[in-house]
Amino acid sequence: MQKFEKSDLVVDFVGGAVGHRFRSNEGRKQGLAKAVGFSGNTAPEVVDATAGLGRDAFLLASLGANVTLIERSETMHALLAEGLKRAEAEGGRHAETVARMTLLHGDSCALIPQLKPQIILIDPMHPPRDKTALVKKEMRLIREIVGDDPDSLQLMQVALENAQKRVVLKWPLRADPMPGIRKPSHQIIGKSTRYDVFVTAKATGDLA
Ligand SMILES: C[S@@+](CC[C@H](N)C(=O)[O-])C[C@H]1O[C@@H](n2cnc3c(N)ncnc32)[C@H](O)[C@@H]1O
Repeated sequence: MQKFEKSDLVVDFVGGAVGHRFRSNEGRKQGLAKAVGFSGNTAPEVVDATAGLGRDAFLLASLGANVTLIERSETMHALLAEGLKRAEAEGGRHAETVARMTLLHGDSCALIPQLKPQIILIDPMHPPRDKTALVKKEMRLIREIVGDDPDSLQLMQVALENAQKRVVLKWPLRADPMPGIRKPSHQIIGKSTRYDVFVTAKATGDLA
């Protein structure tokens, strides 16, 4: 197997795909934003329990959400911290976005019960598709670092017990539902990804 070089993987919130999305102001119409639920001028409080490269978290923070990112891999956490520093140094809207992001190092299963979040986003390493499917180099590199997230069912269970409003599970469009958990309240369907939304609050009037 190809050996991972740290320099192969960069968290870049300024250039690349994230920077493009940021500049193009695609905003709240995106599937992720709909799944998390923005309403009026209230900023959702989100815990991104599987921070990874921080792309989802950065998008949500750029739309006004306050996002706590949790990452357990030391390598990924270090890459994220560097990426956030660079975005902060960029100033302007980038720095404003970073100011709404808090990065934690640790296991979300242990941290979520202490944080009692409103909304939890979970995007575990997805089961590999068939062998011929082209998997992006970036995803292969992340898998080399973090492995397969075999405990994602446990993470979902902890999230469902502790989220005050909703849990959003990002999942491959055509994959079977994650076994062992209840049916989602609804789904937001994207091009290659879907968001399974589990509403946990009794009073849901304040979220879209
Ligand atoms: C597919 S990546 C997430 C990508 C991310 N949504 C993004 O936008 O870049 C999954 C990440 O979640 C992390 N992770 C998985 N389970 C975790 C847990 N229980 N606690 C903290 N981090 C976890 C993995 O180490 C990996 O970096």
